[in-house]
Amino acid sequence: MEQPTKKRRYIIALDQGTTSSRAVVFDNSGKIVQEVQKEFKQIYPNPGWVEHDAMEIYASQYSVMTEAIAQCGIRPWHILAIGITNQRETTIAWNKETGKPIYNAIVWQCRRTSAIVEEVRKAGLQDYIKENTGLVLDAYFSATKMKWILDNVEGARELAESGKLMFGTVDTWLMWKLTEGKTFATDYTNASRTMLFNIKKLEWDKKLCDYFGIPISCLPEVKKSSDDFGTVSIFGYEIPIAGVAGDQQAALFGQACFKEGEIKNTYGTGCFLLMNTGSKYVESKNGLVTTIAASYNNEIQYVLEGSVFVGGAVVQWLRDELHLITDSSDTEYFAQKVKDNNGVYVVPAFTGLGAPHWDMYARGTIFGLTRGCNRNHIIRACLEGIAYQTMDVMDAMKQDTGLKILDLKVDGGASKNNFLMQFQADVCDCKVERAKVMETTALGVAYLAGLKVGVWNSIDEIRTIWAADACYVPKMDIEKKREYVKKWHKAVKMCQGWEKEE
Ligand SMILES: Nc1ncnc2c1ncn2[C@@H]1O[C@H](COP(=O)(O)OP(=O)(O)O)[C@@H](O)[C@H]1O
Ligand SMILES: O=P(O)(O)OC[C@H](O)CO
Repeated sequence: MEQPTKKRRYIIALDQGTTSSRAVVFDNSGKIVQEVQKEFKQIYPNPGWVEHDAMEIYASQYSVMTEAIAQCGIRPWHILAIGITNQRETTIAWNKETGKPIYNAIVWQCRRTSAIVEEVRKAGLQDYIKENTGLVLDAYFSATKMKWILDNVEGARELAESGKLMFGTVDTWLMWKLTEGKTFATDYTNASRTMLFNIKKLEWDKKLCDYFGIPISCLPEVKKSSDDFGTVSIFGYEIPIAGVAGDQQAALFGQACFKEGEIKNTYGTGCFLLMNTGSKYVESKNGLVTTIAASYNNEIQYVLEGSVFVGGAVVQWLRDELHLITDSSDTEYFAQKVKDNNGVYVVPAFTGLGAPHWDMYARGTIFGLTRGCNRNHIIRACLEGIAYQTMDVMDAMKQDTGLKILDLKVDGGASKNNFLMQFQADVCDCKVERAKVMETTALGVAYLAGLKVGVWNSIDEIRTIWAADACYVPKMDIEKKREYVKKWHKAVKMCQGWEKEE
């Protein structure tokens, strides 16, 4: 077998996102040499419910992985490691003996567990959860989804009690399948999104696991993000999984935000603003969550995060449900055909509002329609809605940290939209820099895997690879901005509590 030389060293990143599975092959300069992507089915069984078929997640991820390797013509032994990054919080339960999921994956956006959340609130656990998991009590995180499965899926509790049930986030499920049942593990970043992991003690929280009725034996081993997660047999070769991280923390790493105060926003299905706070555990007083950053050594770094549930998804809605556009990128053209939003505001709270409002009962709303409004105003207001939501979480972050934010690194599908990025710079009053490699999530986990197997030797080496592709500076008149923001806040206030029973 030819040995990989210094020149021929590759990492494959498996990026399992909310709407698609992707495999990206990177060379040792961080350049993409191959990328394959496959969309998969979104299942909406009831209003506010979102599911995925766990087998389809695996099958689509496996096929893009093998296609990417086959298409780029690289010898499998030149791929030194696999990195796995994933949509976080989404919960899968499977039978250890049959290897089959006992229910569809319950997706992070799913609101079915709102009633369980109310019970937890009544039980007075809200503060305990905040202090120990860093999270806000919400249906977003995995714990209430696991409880729902135990309470509603026939035979689930019996399986759990007999030690035959396995619970995992998507990384754990993929690793278990890819290693043919040898690895049952996760990493700190994913564990910290379950609402069951104590992020100060770095262990599953017994009190919370007991409360939700989840035996700790059903939960995976938790490791660093750059670690040894077993091997996968690909075309007859064993390739190690050496990096695992939730997609948002992976993107923070891919954006080279290694130092305290460095910050990025990813515009995918949702928008996720993350600030590295170093070894400092910052407890938010303004509706953000504290979570763990991707770890490449034994040092734990914390992150302050603002999660916005609907970002690029509002653009998909314009395309797939309203049929106002045929392609996501059309939004940039139509938004600029009008001089302003003509008083139209869209709050895309399709699955409630995440940070900093945390309202499970808010729903999407269009405000300010008049006879002169046309589709371009609605399209523009949707894009503006994405930017305003990010502005709100950024304001919360400024208040929590006391830091001025002058520079925001951005990535993700919707960051390609120049109108959106300029509007973001305007309402946040900061410089917005789009990364050259927009697959920052995949790149981040490739770095984590590559650091483990020696493709890269230090984060300083990685930092030199980062480059910007575009930069946007604020240019909106301050008075105008004030006026717009005031209206936006009025709209947010008015869409709240819509689904709450009187
Ligand atoms: N040019 C564009 N303008 C606005 N939104 C876009 C554009 N291109 C893609 N998007 C949106 O970006 C999202 C896809 O981004 P991606 O990073 O692949 O998301 P995910 O990882 O959540 O699946 C989709 O919601 C899509 O509507
Ligand atoms: O799959 P994405 O990129 O929409 O990210 C989803 C987040 O991880 C949810 O917390």
